[in-house]
Amino acid sequence: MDQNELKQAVGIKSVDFIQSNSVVGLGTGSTVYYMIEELGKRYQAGDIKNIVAVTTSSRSEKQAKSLGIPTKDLNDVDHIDLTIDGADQIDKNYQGIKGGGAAHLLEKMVATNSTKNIWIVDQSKLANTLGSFPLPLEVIPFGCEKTFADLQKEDLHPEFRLNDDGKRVLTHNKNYVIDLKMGEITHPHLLAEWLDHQVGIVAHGLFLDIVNTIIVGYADGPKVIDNIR
Ligand SMILES: O=C(CO)[C@H](O)[C@H](O)COP(=O)(O)O
Repeated sequence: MDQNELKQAVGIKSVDFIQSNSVVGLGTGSTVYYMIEELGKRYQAGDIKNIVAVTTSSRSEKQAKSLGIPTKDLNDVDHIDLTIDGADQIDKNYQGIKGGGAAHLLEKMVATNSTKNIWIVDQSKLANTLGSFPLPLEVIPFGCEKTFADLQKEDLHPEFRLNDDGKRVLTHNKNYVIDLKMGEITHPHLLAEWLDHQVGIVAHGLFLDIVNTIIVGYADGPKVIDNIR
């Protein structure tokens, strides 16, 4: 099985957790793509009825709408029952890094407004400690060189994320992404607290104490790790 097949298997499996008559948060990324496709199939077949989706990117919104899945803005629902999203790295304590697709601000807002969160990943995303995957930040363009310099002073090895044309990546909210290539993150809570207090940083990709269930793709099939918190 190649990596895409593992992603597809966990994406399909995760739809078993979506119940009729619920509000579902839809994450972003190549693994989530397979989950939305499967949800679309089961919704169209009538196996899952009366759901509303809250999406975390225009990509996921477009895909959900193309499959006939009704969507609402986060402002227009009073809660989300379950959000299913991908992740870039998950450590042994089930803390995660997200934002490889630059959608972590919306993903964090949707995740923190959800009763339950499921992450779907292939086995390559599991690690003992976070940090070998660069940590994404969403920063506002105003004063971003100052923000960048502060990150350098802290020895966090920041790099602006660039598109193929060499221009800075823009998020949904027209902010920039800075990736921290700092290596091992030994104290994720301390780092998250420091980042939370930097004025120009709108969101960082540390998703701590958020996930309830993880579905991991292995060659012999998806494994569900439940009741994490
Ligand atoms: O956080 C994310 C986007 O901001 C994605 O969930 C994460 O990058 C995983 O993506 P993929 O499933 O394509 O590997």
